[in-house]
Amino acid sequence: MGRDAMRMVDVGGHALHLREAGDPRGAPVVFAHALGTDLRIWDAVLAHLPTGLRLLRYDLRGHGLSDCPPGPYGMGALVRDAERLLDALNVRGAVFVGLSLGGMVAQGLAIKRLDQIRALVLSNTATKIDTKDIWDRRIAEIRAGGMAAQSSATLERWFSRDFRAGPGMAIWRNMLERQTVEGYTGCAAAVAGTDFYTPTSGLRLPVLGIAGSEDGSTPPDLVRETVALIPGSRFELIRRAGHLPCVERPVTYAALLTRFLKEIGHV
Ligand SMILES: O=C(O)CC1=CCC(=O)O1
Repeated sequence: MGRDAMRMVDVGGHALHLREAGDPRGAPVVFAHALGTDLRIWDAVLAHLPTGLRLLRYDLRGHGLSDCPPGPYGMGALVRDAERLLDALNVRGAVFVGLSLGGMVAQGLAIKRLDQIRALVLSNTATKIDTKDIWDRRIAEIRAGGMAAQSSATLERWFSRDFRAGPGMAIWRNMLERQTVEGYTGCAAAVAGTDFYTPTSGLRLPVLGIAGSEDGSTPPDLVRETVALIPGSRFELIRRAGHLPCVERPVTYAALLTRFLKEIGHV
């Protein structure tokens, strides 16, 4: 992976935390994480990608080390953040890898700015995730009880039973519980208000879908149906993994991503 530089990038009144690795002149690959996580979910995947790529991962607003403007947010604001970030970095023709909420941002960006994006990886995501009622209840519980009120239930959706029994869990619980209530609920409101079914059905670009066999948030069939909306897309299932296969199965995840990058001539 080589160098790995970090910096804050202003996207119009607030700043996003960016880490840039690989070859600065290489073909760009951008990574956007899930709700309640941060850019660390990609670390182990990046270590297994080929050299020669420009690897950009960032914390979404209200997450990780990025600023947290007052919520709630709309999906349009999260897509605008990504758009301004890529403009600030002079990125064109990127492969955008988005997981869950990050996959919704990926769809929104491809709908709006095809000059910035040449292909998508839609990982553990959908055009619509859960109902507004489910999100309203989750948001209310977290506002009342803090991040810990939902963390055990969330970790069950994120990880397979075997992985949850292993030694790494404290790190991921810590990542989730340290997100701010404002940032998490702000982005949760964006997910609650999003249904990209119609615009995503109109997308025409190379797409790889990735699902985890034990995903409790976006089950394999939902991801399969989502990517099937886009002609020519391919779907891959990672076994013995939950909602964050990039954390549970980084070598497999990197291999699928590398194969896709080679197929489309990005590497
Ligand atoms: O918390 C979950 O259930 C998983 C999730 C939904 C949207 C997202 O980004 O993560």
